[in-house]
Amino acid sequence: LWRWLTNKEVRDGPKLPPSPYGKIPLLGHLWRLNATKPFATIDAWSQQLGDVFSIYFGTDRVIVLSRNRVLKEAFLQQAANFSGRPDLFVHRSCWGVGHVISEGPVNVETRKFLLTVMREGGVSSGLNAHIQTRVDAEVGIMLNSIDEKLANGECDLDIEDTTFFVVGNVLTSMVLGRTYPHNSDEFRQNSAWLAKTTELMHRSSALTFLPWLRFAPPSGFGYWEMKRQAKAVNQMMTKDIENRIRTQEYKDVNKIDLTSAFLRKIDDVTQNKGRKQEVESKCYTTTKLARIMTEMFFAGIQTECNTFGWAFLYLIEHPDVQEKCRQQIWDEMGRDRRPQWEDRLKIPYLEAMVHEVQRCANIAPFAIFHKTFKDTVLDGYLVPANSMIMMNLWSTLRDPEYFPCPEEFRPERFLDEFGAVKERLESLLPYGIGSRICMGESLARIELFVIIGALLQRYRFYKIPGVQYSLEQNMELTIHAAKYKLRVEKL
Ligand code: HEM
Repeated sequence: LWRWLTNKEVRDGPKLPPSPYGKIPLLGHLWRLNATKPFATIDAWSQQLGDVFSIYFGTDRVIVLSRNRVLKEAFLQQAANFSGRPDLFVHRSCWGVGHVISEGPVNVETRKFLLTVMREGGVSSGLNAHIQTRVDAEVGIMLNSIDEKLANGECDLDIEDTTFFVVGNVLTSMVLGRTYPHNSDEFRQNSAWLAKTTELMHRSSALTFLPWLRFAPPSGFGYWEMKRQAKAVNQMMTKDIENRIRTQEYKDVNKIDLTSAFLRKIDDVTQNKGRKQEVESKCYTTTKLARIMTEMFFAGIQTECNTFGWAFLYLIEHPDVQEKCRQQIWDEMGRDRRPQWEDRLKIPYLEAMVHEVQRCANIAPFAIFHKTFKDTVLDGYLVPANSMIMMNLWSTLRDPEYFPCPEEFRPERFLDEFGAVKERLESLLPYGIGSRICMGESLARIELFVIIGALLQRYRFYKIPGVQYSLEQNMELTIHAAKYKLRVEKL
């Protein structure tokens, strides 16, 4: 009682996290965000207000969480409470609720199922013969096509385009159980819809908080075009599903692709209706499957190709790092045996370099918004139920406590005194953390390692003389490097 009488904080309970100045009606703090570098504004606020603060995007309060300690407390220790997703208007109204914005028991069930299938398909278990073979085959095709270009006198390469075919085909094989010839029209069309969708999603991002802007002339920030695009993509996926149902080929249990496995699961759930819980009948529908198929392509391809773009930009900016990676590969593997994922202990410098690229490029600086289910206290502040939560990965991956001189590109920071990759990579969280962590993390890590390793083993990459390159980071849905080409020399 004495404490209650004398201590205002005990009397009033925990307070909401502090906010920066400049909140105005309708827009909240949105007008204060740097348009191309919102992460810089968020970083400045987190330095000023601490690791937990709140801002208003339109009329929505968003609680921003920064740095390792707070992210762990929220997303590991209070994982269940912080695992919701808010109702993201653009995503829901254009693409529908697939997996990414689902939450609660439906999300838990679908995630478990998808990860199991992906493990069987090899994605999440780290290493699996099936996926390794697929990646290896695609890398071989990529290298041959670069050799062919070089033989024809084409020595300047767009690395994102080049890696798109590998990443795209591995994902197509995992999701649909087939691959495309690298230069096929269908593949090119898919590349075009992905690029267009990325651009439209970026253009319409403010609509998440200000949905009425969709009526703004001339094009409603691209909203209506995106709705049309989403409908077309959905029809494409639905047609694929219908074809499979017509031919019944998905019933073959040897087909381990995600779509076939999901259709078999739908059959199971339908046959066992009555006995099965409500959750399962909500998870396993063809509508949901079509959305999940789209989400997988969208979440997987752009993020990885973007990372390849950054990796080679850093490598031509830091030829010494490129040389060191190559030398270690040559010393350990020779010039012909391509580095595989299981070789990473022998060539730790390559793995450290990939970590450093992901840390510096920081392509998903705010991850995907989360939501709390119930009131809680975090770092002494009240976080109410249904709060929108922003994971500030930007400041976390640049935290000088874990990454001294964070602006420097220095793969050595991840190596111990014996030259091995450090065991605990605290605060390196490019894929997020907790129960909604990226589902493609293992696949992405394997591909980044194997593809960059194969390219460095066979070629040297340079700046094209006279061309200006820039490491400037701008937000284009993810943080994307300005488009560039580099010069390639076969070794
Ligand atoms: C360099 C590559 C990648 C990066 C940096 C990346 C990063 C992320 C991040 C930060 C999240 C949000 C996590 C959260 O909200 O807590 C996420 C979610 C997700 N990612 Fe990735 N990702 C990459 C590649 C992939 C790939 C290859 C796939 C597909 C196989 C994929 C599928 C997903 C899915 C499905 C989610 C949503 C998970 C959920 O809501 O439960 N990602 N990713």
